[in-house]
Amino acid sequence: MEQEFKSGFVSVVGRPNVGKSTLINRILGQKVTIVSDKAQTTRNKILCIHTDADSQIVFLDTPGIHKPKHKLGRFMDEAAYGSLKDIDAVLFLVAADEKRGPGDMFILHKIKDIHAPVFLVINKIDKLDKEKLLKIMADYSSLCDFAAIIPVSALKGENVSAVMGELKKILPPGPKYFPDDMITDRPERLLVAEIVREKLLQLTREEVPHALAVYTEEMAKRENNKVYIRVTVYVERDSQKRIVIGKNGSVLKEIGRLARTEIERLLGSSVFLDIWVKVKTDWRNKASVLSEFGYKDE
Ligand SMILES: Nc1nc2c(ncn2[C@@H]2O[C@H](COP(=O)(O)OP(=O)(O)OP(=O)(O)O)[C@@H](O)[C@H]2O)c(=O)[nH]1
Repeated sequence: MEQEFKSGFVSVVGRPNVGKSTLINRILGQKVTIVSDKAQTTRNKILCIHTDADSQIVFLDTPGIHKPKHKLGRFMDEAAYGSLKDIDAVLFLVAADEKRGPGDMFILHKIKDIHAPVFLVINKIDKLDKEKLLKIMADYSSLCDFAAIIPVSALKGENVSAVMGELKKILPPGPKYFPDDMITDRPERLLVAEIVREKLLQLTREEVPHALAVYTEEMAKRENNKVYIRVTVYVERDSQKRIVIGKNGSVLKEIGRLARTEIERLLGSSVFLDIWVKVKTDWRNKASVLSEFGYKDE
């Protein structure tokens, strides 16, 4: 009998510098640095999506779980705590070479009452010997009833598969929320479209009105760690299309070159950027539909 597909949302929490990004990159098996929203939001943000034959795990960053520095921070923090309610598991990361501090205790306090299983991931075990590690494990297990304690070295890739193994054990049966090859979420798609739009306006100057729409239609992981991105530029008239494409495609080529460089910096991986220009007089209608999903072009 075929195994039931499992899926779920996993929140990754921990003090700064414990190695969250390194672990996420290791799990994905490639370098995908997800855009960090500089403005602190109260909602969960997708760090990465890991899909294989029988499961899909969406790893989330939960802003504000760390110790608030001011009043507004406290408010944000409460909202973030609320957003932890719907998740399926928590990965609480600590660094083996750092003493347990108030920051860790603060997080522990926050996650204690969560109904989902909490896994303690002790990272950077390459930095210390086994005896010290056992002490850390004993210390933490006296504080909280963890579903499991998993020592790893995210940097070296040691035991990272155990994290996946533990998560798969507790994942509920569920749908594939995102397409197989999707590695990022909407905000990145929006940023990519914005970058293309910006270069386009820069190079065509006043010749093409601002009434154009740019959508990221596809963003997918391909061989050689390349990210394939297909963007469509909708213009309203043939004459505008000709301007955007330029003589022998020269303008579009330059737009692509400039945008690609910037997108590669954004994603931290090399990118194949495919830009299509289409004339669509009713793109405004499409825009209103898409905006419901957050695919706004401004
Ligand atoms: N020795 C060792 N170093 C590690 C390991 N994992 C991460 N590091 C290092 O620790 C530092 C912080 O790692 P990040 O992955 O950026 O940490 P982070 O938790 O995402 O940090 P913030 O973005 O500040 O929250 C980097 O210099 C990593 O190379 C590990 O397993 N062993």
